[in-house]
Amino acid sequence: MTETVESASRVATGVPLIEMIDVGKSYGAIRAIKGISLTVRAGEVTCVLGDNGAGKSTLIKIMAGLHDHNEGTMLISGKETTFSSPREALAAGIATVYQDLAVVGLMETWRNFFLGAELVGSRIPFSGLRIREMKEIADQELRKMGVVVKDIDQPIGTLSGGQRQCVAIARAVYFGAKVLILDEPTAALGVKQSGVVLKYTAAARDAGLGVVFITHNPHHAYMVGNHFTILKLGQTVLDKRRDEVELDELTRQMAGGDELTELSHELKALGGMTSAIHTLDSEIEANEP
Ligand SMILES: Nc1ncnc2c1ncn2[C@@H]1O[C@H](COP(=O)(O)OP(=O)(O)OP(=O)(O)O)[C@@H](O)[C@H]1O
Repeated sequence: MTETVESASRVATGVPLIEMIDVGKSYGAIRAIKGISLTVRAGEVTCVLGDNGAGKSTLIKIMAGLHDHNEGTMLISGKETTFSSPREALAAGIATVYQDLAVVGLMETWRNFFLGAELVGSRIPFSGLRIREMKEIADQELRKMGVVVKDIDQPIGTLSGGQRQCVAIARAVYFGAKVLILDEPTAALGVKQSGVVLKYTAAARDAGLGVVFITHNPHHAYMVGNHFTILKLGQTVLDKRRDEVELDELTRQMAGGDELTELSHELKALGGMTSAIHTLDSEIEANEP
């Protein structure tokens, strides 16, 4: 049975919406994640950091209903749940904004905002789509989130990557998401556009949603995060609340932490070897008749 995440407006900040307990997932013989525990709380941003292949996508696909887990437990508002489709996760209030947004580039911004959930019919029978109302709502909702598009009729493909992410976030908030999963929302963006997306991530958090923020970038995570989990080869290597961790430690762990120190020793040793070889070469050269 599917549990629905309680209405964000009724849930106090800090209340668990999703709890993953010792969750694991294998694709055939490949164990993608193992022993992952994390909690997504109302009004907080849970950051999941990790390099390529760390298991971030696998983790969010379980929460988003694309995959099921084969180890551990997932609780939705305290009830054990396995989603059998993305539709089920969405119905439970869990919305995912993927990096390669599913938008129709040539379609107007307002149409994309309502895509698949158009307002139809009205008091007048057979009047079709309620276009004016949809335009007004899309414009209002975007403004509420602080996104100002010049013209709501503008094709979404003409907006910047950052603005498109923001439209997707505003859309999820409007349609009542309680949990918002953001899959590397700043990965393809420059500094300014990333700043814009981070601002809307914070706005969604402040509106009471539980946000899961997937990223490679510890600086971006630290700007909005309340909790940080770093994954490496499918396992948790760091799991700390904001008051337990500094940006330096996040950056060091993401850069490879102890492994990097080891690599630097190896490179130094190699450097020593290289200069020994150079010395040897020069000596041979000098002794050649
Ligand atoms: N459908 C699949 N079939 C087989 N193996 C998979 C599948 N999806 C992911 N994997 C493997 O699971 C591991 C974790 O991959 P995952 O995509 O979850 O990591 P990620 O942290 O999201 O990486 P990236 O940042 O590159 O997307 C990797 O070893 C990957 O090759």
